[in-house]
Amino acid sequence: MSKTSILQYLDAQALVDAARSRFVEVVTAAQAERGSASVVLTGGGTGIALLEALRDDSGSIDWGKVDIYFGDERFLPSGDPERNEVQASQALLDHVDVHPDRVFRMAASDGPHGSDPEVAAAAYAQILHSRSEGEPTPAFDIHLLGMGGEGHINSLFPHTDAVREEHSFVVAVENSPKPPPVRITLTLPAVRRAQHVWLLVSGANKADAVAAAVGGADSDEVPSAGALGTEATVWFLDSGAASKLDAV
Ligand SMILES: O=C1O[C@H](COP(=O)(O)O)[C@@H](O)[C@H](O)[C@H]1O
Repeated sequence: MSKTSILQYLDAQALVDAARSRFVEVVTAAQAERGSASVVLTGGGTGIALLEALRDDSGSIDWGKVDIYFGDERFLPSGDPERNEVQASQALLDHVDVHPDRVFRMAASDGPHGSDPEVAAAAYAQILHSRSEGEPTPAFDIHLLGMGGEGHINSLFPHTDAVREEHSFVVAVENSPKPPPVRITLTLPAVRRAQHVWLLVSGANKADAVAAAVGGADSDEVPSAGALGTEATVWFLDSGAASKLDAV
């Protein structure tokens, strides 16, 4: 049975430090057990801050034996600084010994699949499937998630087809309320394939959505409420993000 934990920290830096230390534990344990680990990275302020912390100290992680996926991507030309993979590369991937064949980036809008995000989403779904021995996606060790003030995770926004998706594991989003409008995203069924789902949330502007999600909101209303790991779901919160939890 999956367990949900809510961890509260004084500030964003303490939250990131704690997540960094747990990330090292989970990834090194997976590598000791199976020889490799798989993680899904997120964009956003706190998610990228965690990658920067890992650049400074990633303990005994063997980065060459980590499969790296992305939870969502802004469908922009390659190299665009708004792309999550560009930010992740600058924060971490360019600085550690990842194996280039084990970093699975979502396509860019000027990439091999052309400017059609549906085609690029289908191509990413195919990559996930091809790495999964007959399953639709790997059983990721960790899926990292940031959360927007209205409760979005990955590029799954409230009251959209993408957040209601029950069958596809990767979809295109063409009208994101947060710019840029065109994106590719893993869906809730894909998030729920992960063993550990970690939501990294900082700031009082996100407190209402945190309280609603933790209180059991409908995922159509608050997408983060639908993010559950098969083993564990952990909310890493700073004091601002946790400030409305007493009302739950
Ligand atoms: O647009 C996005 O936003 C969310 C949350 O970002 P944050 O800066 O408010 O933490 C992020 O998780 C997602 O990957 C990204 O594409």
